[in-house]
Amino acid sequence: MTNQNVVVPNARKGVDITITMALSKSLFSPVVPKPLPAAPGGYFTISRKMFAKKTETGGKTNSWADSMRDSSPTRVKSTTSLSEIEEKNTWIVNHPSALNMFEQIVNGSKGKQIVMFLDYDGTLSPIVEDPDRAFMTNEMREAVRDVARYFPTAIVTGRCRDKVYSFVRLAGLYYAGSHGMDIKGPSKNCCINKKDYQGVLFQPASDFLPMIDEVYNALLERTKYIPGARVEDNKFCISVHFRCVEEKMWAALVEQVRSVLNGYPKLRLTQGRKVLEIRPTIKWDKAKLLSSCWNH
Ligand SMILES: O=P(O)(O)OC[C@H]1O[C@H](O[C@H]2O[C@H](CO)[C@@H](O)[C@H](O)[C@H]2O)[C@H](O)[C@@H](O)[C@@H]1O
Repeated sequence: MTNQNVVVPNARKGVDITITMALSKSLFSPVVPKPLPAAPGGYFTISRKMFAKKTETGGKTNSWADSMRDSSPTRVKSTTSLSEIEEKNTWIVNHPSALNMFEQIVNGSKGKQIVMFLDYDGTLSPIVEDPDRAFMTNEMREAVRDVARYFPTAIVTGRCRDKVYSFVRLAGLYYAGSHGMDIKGPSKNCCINKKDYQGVLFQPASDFLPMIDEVYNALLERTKYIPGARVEDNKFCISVHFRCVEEKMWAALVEQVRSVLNGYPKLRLTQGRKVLEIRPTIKWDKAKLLSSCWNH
C-alpha cells in the first residue's frame, strides 16, 4: 500500500486542497460514471494543508496559551533560528509540491479510483474573522463542481454539516461535518439512480448531542465577558474562536473553557487555527473517516 503526502503551495489563491487517490472499491463508487478496475495497491494522498497543531487536554492553561501564541500567524518573528530553517527544509523535502510531480501522480493513479477530499475553511474559502461569513467564490464553486463531475468528491470539515452545505451549495457531493462525525451522501435529485441516495450515512456520536448542547450553553455563558470570544455550535463539536480576542486575554479564555470541560471527561479539547475545538472522545476523526472511506 502506498501512502504519500504531497503539498501543493498556491500563493496566488492561498488555498489548500487535499487530493486522495484511493482503491476503486470505495464508498463513493456509485457516482462514478465509469468505475476503474480494482488495483492491487492502496491509495496515496496529496495534501496541501498545513494542519494546525492539535493538542490534547491535560496541559496547564499557560501551555495552552503558549500553544495558541505559537500557532498564531500574526505573531511577527524577528529572527529565524538555524534549526527552524532546517525543520522547514526537511518538511518541504518530505512534502514535495504535487505540481512538480504531476507525471508520478498520474502514473500512481493508474488502475485506481481517484476520490477528492476537500477541507473547507482556508481551502475552499479564505480565512476571515467572522466564521459566518467564510463564503467561497463562485469561481471556486465552479471548480469544485467540475472536479465532482469526474471524481467522487467529499467536503470534510470541523463545521456543522448543514452550515458547510449552505456555503458550498452543491448537491452532488458528500459532506462530512463535525470532523467526520456527521456524513451525508449526495442528495436524491443528483443521483443517477434514486436507489443510490444514501441519506445520512454515519453519525457515530449521536449519544453526545445532549452533552454537547449543555456544554455549548455553559461556554456561551462563561465566555461572554471576554471581548471577541465566539462560540460556534458545530452539532457534534463546539468551536471557541479567539481570532478576535486580544492576546492578553487568551489565557483567561482557556481557563474558562477548561473549567467548563472539567465536568465532562468524555469531551476533549484540541486547537486549530485561532480556535479551540471541543469534541467527543470517540475514536473517530477526519483521518479515520478518510481511511474508512477507501477501505469501505
Ligand atoms: O477542520 P476545519 O474544516 O479546518 O475546521 C476548523 C474550523 O474552521 C472554521 O474556523 C476557521 O475559519 C474561520 C473562518 O475563516 C476563522 O474565523 C477561524 O479562525 C478558523 O479557525 C470554523 O468556523 C470552526 O468551527 C472550525 O473548527
